[in-house]
Amino acid sequence: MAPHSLEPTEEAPSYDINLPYKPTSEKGQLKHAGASKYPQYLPKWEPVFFPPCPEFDFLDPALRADKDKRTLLKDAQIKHISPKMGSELSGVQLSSMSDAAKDELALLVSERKCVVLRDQDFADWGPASQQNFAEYFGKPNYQPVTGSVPGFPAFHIIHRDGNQAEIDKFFEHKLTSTLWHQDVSYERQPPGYVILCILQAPEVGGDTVFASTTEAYNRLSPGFQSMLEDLRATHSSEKMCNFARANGGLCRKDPIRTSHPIVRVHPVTGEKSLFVNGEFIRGIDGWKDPESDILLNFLTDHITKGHDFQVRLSWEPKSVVIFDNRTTCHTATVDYDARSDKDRHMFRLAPMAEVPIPAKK
Ligand SMILES: O=C(O)CCC(=O)C(=O)O
Ligand SMILES: [Fe+2]
Repeated sequence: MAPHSLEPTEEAPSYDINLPYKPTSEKGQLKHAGASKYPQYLPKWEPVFFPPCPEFDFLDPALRADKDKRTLLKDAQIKHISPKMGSELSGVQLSSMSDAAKDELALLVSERKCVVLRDQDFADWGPASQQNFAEYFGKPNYQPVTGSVPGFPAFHIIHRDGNQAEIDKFFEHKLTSTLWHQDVSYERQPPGYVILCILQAPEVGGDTVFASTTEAYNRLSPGFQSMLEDLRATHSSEKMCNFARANGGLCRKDPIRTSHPIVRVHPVTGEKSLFVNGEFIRGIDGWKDPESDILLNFLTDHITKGHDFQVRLSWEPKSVVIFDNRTTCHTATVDYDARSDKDRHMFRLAPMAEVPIPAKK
């Protein structure tokens, strides 16, 4: 079936207001840069161009794990945050995890969709060790438009730097900052286990919300599920790249367009999940735009309104969240006052995983 056509766009971004795509304050100086606790992680845009990622072999580390997670649970305790998804893991440091424990952590993330670890020293390891940890879970992804750490292009920097004017401008046109998405879904092998690490957080606010797209799929009736299992959608980075280029930012990787199944199967749990999001999907393959829009809007609405299969995580200092990008959608919330002297600053490492497995071959 023909993929959806793409029109060049300079329209307002379907873009996360947390994500700078170029230095945001005058003369490239970040307003709070002097006050940053982690200046090495302030976003930088190296003019490095990335070639397309070739297909690679991926074996999910959770497939090697002991099903009872005996290594991980020797010291750690698990507390569930909500019945359908989300757990807090305490009593362990990521820094002291053996490979067996990492495999079991991957299994826990596969089962619980997102896992929060508090009081971690991870933020202070330095980029090389952090990058090395992430590579255990998949192949590094180089994000085309967002700022990074020089020499470490796998770092995707999320930084709100005190520029409240930019947020005010955003809200001139928008009702909410929420933008539900899966990370980098336009790649042929999109990220699986995604790591978010907080560096500086506002006193209150700036939570991240996650929804289980497994449970969203489970709630649908069998006939509807079966209809979805025949469908694929085209995901694309073109809109994001065009927006960055049209507005003085860089796009360091040629735009990518990929067709993925709407229902994907998890390689470890075998669960089926909806793989749709509001940021990168251009349309359902072979469907006309109004047909595609109505179905995608319905599915997005269903996922985002299902508070009975969501969790909202708050960012205490020293928190790390690892989530499964294959079975969740997530959104930042920009509800805090950026004028306060506390930046919201975090990094994401999004190692890439398998080609999405369709529910029907
Ligand atoms: O800022 C957040 O809470 C999440 C950011 C995010 O989803 C992203 O950068 O992909
Ligand atoms: Fe994200």
